This record gives sequence, C-alpha cells and structure tokens, in this order.
Amino acid sequence: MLGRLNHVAIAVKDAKQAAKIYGTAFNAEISDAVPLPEHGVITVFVTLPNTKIEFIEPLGEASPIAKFVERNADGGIHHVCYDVPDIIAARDRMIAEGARVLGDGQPKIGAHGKPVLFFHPKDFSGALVEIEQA
Ligand SMILES: C[C@@H](C(=O)O)C(=O)SCCNC(=O)CCNC(=O)[C@H](O)C(C)(C)COP(=O)(O)OP(=O)(O)OC[C@H]1O[C@@H](n2cnc3c(N)ncnc32)[C@H](O)[C@@H]1OP(=O)(O)O
Ligand SMILES: [Co+2]
Repeated sequence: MLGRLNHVAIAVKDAKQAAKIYGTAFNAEISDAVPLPEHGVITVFVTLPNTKIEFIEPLGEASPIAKFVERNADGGIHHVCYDVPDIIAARDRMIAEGARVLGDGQPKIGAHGKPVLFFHPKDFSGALVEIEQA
C-alpha cells in the first residue's frame, strides 16, 4: 500500500525565496510559485530525480500552516507525502488502525492534480503525513 516518497515539505514565510538556494547551490530545477487557495498555501517545487521538495508558504487568513510558520520563524520540515494506489482504501485502513484523518476526511485535489489527504502528526511520531493517489 505504501508507495514512493512523493515529496517532503518545508514550511517558510517566503517559498520562492527559500527555494532559491536549491537553484544556485544544487543547480536544481525550481517551479514557479503556485497559489492553492483551497489548501491555504503557496507552493514552489524543487525537482530531484527520485522525489520533490515542496516549499509552502501561508496563504489567506485560515492557512493550516500559519501557526507552524509562526512557531518556526526560520522555516522547518512540515510534512512527508507518500504515494498510495487507492486513497480511499488507504484512508479507511489507516483510520481502522487508529490514525486521525484531518479536515472532513474527504480527499482534496493537491498540487499535482491528484487527490490528497492528511493524517495527524501525533499518530505518526510527530511527523504530519500526507498521502497522494499515485
Ligand atoms: C497542496 C498540498 C500538496 O502537497 O498537494 C499540501 O501539501 S498543503 C499543506 C498544508 N496543509 C495541511 O497541512 C493540512 C493538514 N494540516 C492541518 O490540518 C494542521 O496543520 C494541523 C496538523 C492539524 C496542525 O494545525 P495547527 O498547527 O493549527 O494546530 P496546533 O497548533 O493546535 O498543533 C497541534 C499539535 O500538532 C503539532 N504540529 C502542528 N503542525 C505540525 C507539523 N507540521 N508537524 C508536526 N507537528 C505539528 C503542534 O506542535 C502541536 O503540538 P503540541 O500539542 O505538542 O504543542
Ligand atoms: Co504536500
């Protein structure tokens, strides 16, 4: 059920600015900044051969990352995202095993145009988990 590492997210005040050093120091490919109002974030992706780094910055009043960025003023690792083949089957199995799904439990379309869900960090050793239907 657990597929590839889709991305690791780093939450910051300014996603474009934060990604810059990956372009200069690592010569990595960096995406444009894309606002995702439904998720309350602006994203910038850095592409690696085997995964991505997702820089996220708060967008709007109700951003779910606002408090995290306040607490981590210099930025910090925010979540890990795993591919799953069937997001509904994965969600139901994780809930049955005691993991708490966040929000209303219904998948939203994520940054890659595919359904995503989040699970509470307290149920995963302090690491917020996102799953994305591969
Ligand atoms: C577009 C998309 C994509 O890739 O496609 C994205 O990724 S969008 C990425 C942004 N979207 C999301 O993150 C959606 C899911 N996230 C959420 O619903 C929220 O961020 C929560 C995870 C519920 C946390 O919300 P908030 O910080 O407001 O709650 P809170 O301050 O009460 O925190 C409750 C406890 O969880 C801890 N906590 C909060 N955020 C955490 C994180 N990212 N990693 C680990 N622990 C975390 C706090 O320190 C606190 O611990 P103590 O109680 O010990 O002090
Ligand atoms: Co993400």
